[in-house]
Amino acid sequence: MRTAYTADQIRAAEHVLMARLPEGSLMRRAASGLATVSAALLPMVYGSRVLLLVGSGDNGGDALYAGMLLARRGARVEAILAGTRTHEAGLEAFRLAGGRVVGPEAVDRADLSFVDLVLDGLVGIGVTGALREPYAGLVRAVNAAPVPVVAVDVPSGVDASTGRVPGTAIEAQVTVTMGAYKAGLLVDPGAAHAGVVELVDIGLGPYLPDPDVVVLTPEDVAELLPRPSNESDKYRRGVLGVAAGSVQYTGAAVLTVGGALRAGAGMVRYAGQSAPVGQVRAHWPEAVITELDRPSIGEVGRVQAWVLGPGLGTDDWAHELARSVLASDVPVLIDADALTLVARDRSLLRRTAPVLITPHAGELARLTRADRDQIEAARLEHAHRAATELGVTVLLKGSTTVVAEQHRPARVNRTGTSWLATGGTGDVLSGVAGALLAQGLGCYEAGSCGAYLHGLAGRIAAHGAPLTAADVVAEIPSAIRTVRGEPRSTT
Ligand SMILES: NC(=O)C1=CN([C@@H]2O[C@H](COP(=O)(O)OP(=O)(O)OC[C@H]3O[C@@H](n4cnc5c(N)ncnc54)[C@H](OP(=O)(O)O)[C@@H]3O)[C@@H](O)[C@H]2O)[C@@H](O)CC1
Ligand SMILES: [K+]
Repeated sequence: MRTAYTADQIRAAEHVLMARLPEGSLMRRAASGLATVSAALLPMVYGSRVLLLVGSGDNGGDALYAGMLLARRGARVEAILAGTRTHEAGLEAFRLAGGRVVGPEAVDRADLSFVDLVLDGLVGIGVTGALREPYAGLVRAVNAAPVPVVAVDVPSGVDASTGRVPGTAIEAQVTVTMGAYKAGLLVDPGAAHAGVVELVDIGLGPYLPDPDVVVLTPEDVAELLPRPSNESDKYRRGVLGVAAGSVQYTGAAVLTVGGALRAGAGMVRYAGQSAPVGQVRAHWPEAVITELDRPSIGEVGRVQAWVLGPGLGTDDWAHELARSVLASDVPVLIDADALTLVARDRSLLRRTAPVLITPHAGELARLTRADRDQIEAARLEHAHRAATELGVTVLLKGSTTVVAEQHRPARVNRTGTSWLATGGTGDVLSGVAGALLAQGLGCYEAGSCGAYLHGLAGRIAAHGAPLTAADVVAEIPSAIRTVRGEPRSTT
């Protein structure tokens, strides 16, 4: 499990560790790791040109000490001192090693074309609000130039705790982060600025609290996924009810049922009107179908969980069917049109059994009356707030999917690919996560493992080219085999 922390959590841990060590030793450890990663990005350190952007805090100190180490190995290192003050000991060490201080004009396009690497040490976990001048101007110039950038600890301008980018921010190829991952490096928009994140161990581990954010590894997912035992039959493996699709949107029903079957539900009971029933029957003869003549699940039979909403419509029939599903005593995954219904009628959420909602930012905006852009800008915060306010588990879809539940670290999923941004893939995700709920996983586990498998299936299906939602359904078993470390071709 990859764990990540807020700036305050990191500071508190650093404080304890620093008190036990000689002054400056943490920064030297940080700088040594930074110099090692930077050196590896250069074809040859000796004779290469490195430019440091140095701010007024310890982030600039890290950059100066790393610059010193690179200068000692023969690099030509120059520093722009952009802050109101500069880390004095770092600057002295840098100068003694042969480092040169240059003016801000060194980021002119012509000058940057001679630079092999930029180290961004303007600001780290100490940033507040949007990047101010002259930092912002330097960052714009560097971003516009075709020069690789290593961000020190955090790309300058990214909020380390939340991933917010309130103004300009460095676009790094690599971020060398000190002591522990920062939450804002793992969730967009911050994650998109960080590039590859390399962690430098400075001995902070024993002093860190419970994490703010967690990213599951394949091993974590493999351990959490249910595996049928010798005694399993279709009922014991978990029966999922699917209330999805309508006359207008028959495909949503097909894709949701497909996602659920491929993700290992013992049985899928599909309940809907005649048009989607015909389509589900044609695509998935495995599904057990109830054609509804009224909006009630009374005749459907026992299930262990429900998926409610994809393509369901938002008319009175859909509303009544949603009421009927939510009146059951099993976990319900609420997606798509059912989220619109719940936004209109919050009383639908009054139930004691667990609820997992799977909105994208626009759907969450309708549900919580927040602004969509604000949600996109602060995904962790809004997912957590919605989970607390609504008393549900929230899976907020997006390039970095966030699964939030009260009193638990947010789980961020990064397996997805932008090729997944196509119609119907959300229906597949609902089916996958619903199948995991039916197999006994809690909402938090089903949401995070479902997002992981769905993202990975998307990646396998895309393989660098466009995909359809049906392709994602087909690759779910490959994704499961991949996390289990089994070859894709065996069963
Ligand atoms: N502690 C340790 O042991 C270790 C710490 N480590 C390193 O230290 C870093 C934290 O250092 P830090 O606390 O000095 O803060 P830091 O990020 O350099 O910036 C603070 C300064 O930035 C400025 N500023 C703020 N907002 C701004 C804005 N919007 N726009 C423009 N400027 C803005 C503001 O400056 P001012 O405006 O006051 O001149 C403020 O004083 C951490 O990220 C890691 O790299 C590692 O070496 C490991 C050991
Ligand atoms: K930085």
